Amino acid sequence: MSFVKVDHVSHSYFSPKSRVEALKDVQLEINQGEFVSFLGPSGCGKSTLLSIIAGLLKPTFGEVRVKGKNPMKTKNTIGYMLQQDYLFPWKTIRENTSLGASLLHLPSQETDIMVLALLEEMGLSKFIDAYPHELSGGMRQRASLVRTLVTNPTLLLLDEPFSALDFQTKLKMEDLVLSTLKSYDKTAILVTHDISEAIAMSDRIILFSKHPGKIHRVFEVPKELVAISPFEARNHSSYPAFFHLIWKELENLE
Ligand SMILES: Nc1ncnc2c1ncn2[C@@H]1O[C@H](COP(=O)(O)OP(=O)(O)OP(=O)(O)O)[C@@H](O)[C@H]1O
Repeated sequence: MSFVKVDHVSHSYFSPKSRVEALKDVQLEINQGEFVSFLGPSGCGKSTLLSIIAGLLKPTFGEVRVKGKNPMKTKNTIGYMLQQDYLFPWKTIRENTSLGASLLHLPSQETDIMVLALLEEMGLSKFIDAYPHELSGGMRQRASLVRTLVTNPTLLLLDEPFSALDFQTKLKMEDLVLSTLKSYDKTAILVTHDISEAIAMSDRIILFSKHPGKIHRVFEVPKELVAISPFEARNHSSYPAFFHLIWKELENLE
């Protein structure tokens, strides 16, 4: 059984005067532990599909299953990582990173142990009693990843989480996030406009076209690129040709 199953999903937005066909007959299966990227021109329905998978939006047609269940009707915890970190400025890093777990009523002792371990892993243990404004953008993103992982999410949805970071921090975050997710065997979907990021992080890249939004092409990332870190992947000899292939395809869709 696939971990995420998107079965003939179509979605339209209606207004009194118009109808926007955001997604048309999307079919997709994602396996446990897989890292998949959604890539495509602006308005091709990537965010709409992410909201449907998260159970926040009911598709006009078709259905989605996450671990065999309708995401709107189950308590699958979905972890989000977004462009903004949404840390509360008046709470310390310890309080911020424990928050999701306490809202889900997870046992506080186990949460404390996991928060400490993950903050250590993210190089943030010295900042446990600091407030978000005392941290850099990359550090705040790492703290928000800890807050997400502490809830032990079934599935992680990453919606352009690195786009506000400077280039060097972004590359470091890609390495850290991917190695952390792989070590916890997490399944993740990344929405991005950045071809290099999609190649560096994913097992598979789903390229969408727009009007209506549908899957245009699926790229398996070459094995030799999947086996190494995102930073190393960008410097591998297979990288330029694969980048070029996707670039050409995307250029025709814009
Ligand atoms: N709430 C809404 N009401 C009406 N139309 C919407 C709504 N949300 C999205 N759309 C339309 O649906 C289409 C798909 O939008 P969506 O945001 O899913 O695309 P996207 O690929 O995530 O875009 P971007 O890369 O710019 O974030 C677009 O044409 C958009 O204008």
